[in-house]
Amino acid sequence: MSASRVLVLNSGSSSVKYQLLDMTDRSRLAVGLVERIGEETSRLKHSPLATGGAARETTGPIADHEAALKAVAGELAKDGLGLDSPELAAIGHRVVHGGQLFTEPTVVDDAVLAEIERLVPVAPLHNPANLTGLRTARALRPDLPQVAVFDTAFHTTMPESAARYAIDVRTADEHRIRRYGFHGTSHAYVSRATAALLGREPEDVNVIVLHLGNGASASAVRGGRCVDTSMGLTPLEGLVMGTRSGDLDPAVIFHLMRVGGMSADEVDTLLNKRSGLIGLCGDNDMREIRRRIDEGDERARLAFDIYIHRLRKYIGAYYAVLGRVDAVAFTAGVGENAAPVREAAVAGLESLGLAVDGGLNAVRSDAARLISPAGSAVAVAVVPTDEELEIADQTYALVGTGNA
Ligand SMILES: Nc1ncnc2c1ncn2[C@@H]1O[C@H](COP(=O)(O)OP(=O)(O)O)[C@@H](O)[C@H]1O
Ligand SMILES: CC(=O)OP(=O)(O)O
Ligand SMILES: [Mg+2]
Repeated sequence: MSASRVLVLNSGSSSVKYQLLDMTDRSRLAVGLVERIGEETSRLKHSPLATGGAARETTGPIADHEAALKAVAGELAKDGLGLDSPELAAIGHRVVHGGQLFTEPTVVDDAVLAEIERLVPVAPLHNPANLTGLRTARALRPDLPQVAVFDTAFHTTMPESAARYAIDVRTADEHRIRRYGFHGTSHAYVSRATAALLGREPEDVNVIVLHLGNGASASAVRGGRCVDTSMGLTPLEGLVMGTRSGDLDPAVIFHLMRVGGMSADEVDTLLNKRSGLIGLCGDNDMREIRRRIDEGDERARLAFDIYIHRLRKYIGAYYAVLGRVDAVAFTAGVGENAAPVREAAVAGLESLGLAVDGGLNAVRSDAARLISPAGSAVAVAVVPTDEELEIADQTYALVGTGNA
């Protein structure tokens, strides 16, 4: 019998999402989430889908990502799905920054770990967590292939005209400053799933993908290849996010340092953790912001309007980049759930062929679905992302046959 299971770890700055999949039929055996790592009130939620048992939830301090992963291993073991299982073929890891070197899923060795470590300064919220996940998993199962699937990989097809900043070329090259883009696993999965929803091949369609989670990014995908995306050297550029500013005049940073007396680290923290929706109105959760708007809260309203204004600018920009747009796809926590965001994002854009049907937009569903009126020139769709399934597929494609 060949090993056919893949464990996927999606380590974020303060959370770990995980799935154990049986790749013979791509079914999920267990899924779960560890949240608020490093706080007193960490929470682990584990659903043992294979056994059909009830979901288990535990709360209490989980100090770091290493402790989180060990807790996950413990939960899996309770269901007879422990990391020691001979049926495990590989562990697939989301790694956010892969720089220019990693354009494909990669089996992790010491050299790969060193390169991911070198990229920590350009993904300070993410790569350290990814590294801890990799190191802990390697220590638990040193014999198993650990595969890194990079957020940046899908964006390496961007032309130089989109990937380069207009700064001195030698300085940029010396410091490897360029636009890398992130959430690539999601943009790849969702652009393909959108083509499937339209009953067409990915090569034949142009899609604008709007990945709106806590982090958020847009991409322009032409015939299955990324030609532009809103995040840059780091996941700070582009859209307004939960806690990140997205685009701003870079001179704001000099001003804060020279006139405001802030250090580089303080500005970094301000723009990454105290900006975006939370900086504008004190909440980063779109559910809470909508609730406050319904109660007449002006700060929440303005935060929402700024978020939407930026989003519309990117839709317009990528319309121009692509020339012909077949679909606009909304995905991730906000994109999949927040009907008012989708409605406001395309309101008044009928002349571009973009519209949302109020009835279809209000439907709640986990399925990929069209929300544009029948006969629209451009399809508007809600397409749930599945970064974990995509990582599992890429991981198994790389190592699966080697375990036969
Ligand atoms: N029912 C909902 N309505 C509106 N927004 C939602 C809903 N559910 C989740 N969200 C939004 O989705 C965000 C999380 O998205 P997610 O894609 O899980 O983010 P991440 O992967 O970056 O943690 C939340 O912060 C919240 O703003
Ligand atoms: C790259 C990035 O922003 O990821 P996340 O949305 O998981 O924070
Ligand atoms: Mg995410």
